[in-house]
Amino acid sequence: MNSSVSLQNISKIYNQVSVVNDLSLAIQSGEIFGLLGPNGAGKSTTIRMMTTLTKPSQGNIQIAGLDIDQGQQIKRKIGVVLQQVSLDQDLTVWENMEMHGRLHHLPKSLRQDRIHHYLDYVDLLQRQQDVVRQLSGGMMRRLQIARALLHQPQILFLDEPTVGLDPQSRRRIWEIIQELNHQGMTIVLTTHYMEEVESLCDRIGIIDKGQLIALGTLAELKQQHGDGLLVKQVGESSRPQWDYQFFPTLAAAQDYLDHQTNRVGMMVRPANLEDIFVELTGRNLD
Ligand SMILES: Nc1ncnc2c1ncn2[C@@H]1O[C@H](COP(=O)(O)OP(=O)(O)OP(=O)(O)O)[C@@H](O)[C@H]1O
Repeated sequence: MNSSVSLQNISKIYNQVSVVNDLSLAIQSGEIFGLLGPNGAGKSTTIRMMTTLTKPSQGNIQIAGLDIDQGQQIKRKIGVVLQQVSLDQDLTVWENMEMHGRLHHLPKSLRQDRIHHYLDYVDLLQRQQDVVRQLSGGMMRRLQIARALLHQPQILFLDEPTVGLDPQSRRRIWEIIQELNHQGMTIVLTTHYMEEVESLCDRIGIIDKGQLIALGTLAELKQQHGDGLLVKQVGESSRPQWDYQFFPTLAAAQDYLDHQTNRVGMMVRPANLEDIFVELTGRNLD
């Protein structure tokens, strides 16, 4: 498989602070890759560097076989959905699509066919004449996705695609991302929702304080840390705290528990990504 995105020793320094620190990563063509980390970890900065919006202070980036300084060619191959809604709120849904189509020099009839197709694809055809500020958050996010698809990019980058959305809108965005991926598009997304990466992503990079601290499939990450977890209550019952112990399998954790004479305040469950994150950083994702 070809590498769609390659970062080699990337750093970004703001005011003498390294917000992304020596990050190296290769994202393969056709995969859904998720960059998971808490607020402020450096996810948006990383995605902005991958999409030519922010220049790295150090390191090399290649996108679809192009060096990052070939900005114009890269922009034709990528679609970008940022966290902040970047639509013109005073224009209609259709007009926002038109503007993007013109920016990409799509001829009129092709542009109109594609606008129709992608608005239909994200269930917004009926809202084409609505002014954007009248749309719900989920609709705006779907419009951002439709707009990013208009020039038919190879790679779609989404920064926190479902942040602030209700569960139904979130599910619809996940379906769209999966469908696009089945059609062959490489997807790179950032999130701080572990369910999002668990449901969607083929591979996951965990980022904390600007550094990549884990990389692999969910199964690989679980294998490295253990699939089974023993949770033990420690401290006062009025102010409970929890101690977590990983085991290679759930059965091994259960076996350990079964052999304890005092099992009060202990339970066994499958480990999840959040547990792995806490194990790696000593903190929760939020
Ligand atoms: N333009 C900037 N100037 C100075 N500092 C910045 C700038 N952009 C980001 N930062 C800092 O870089 C760090 C990483 O921010 P970034 O937005 O990349 O994190 P994030 O993981 O995407 O978090 P969030 O999900 O909250 O956006 C933060 O401490 C932030 O304040």
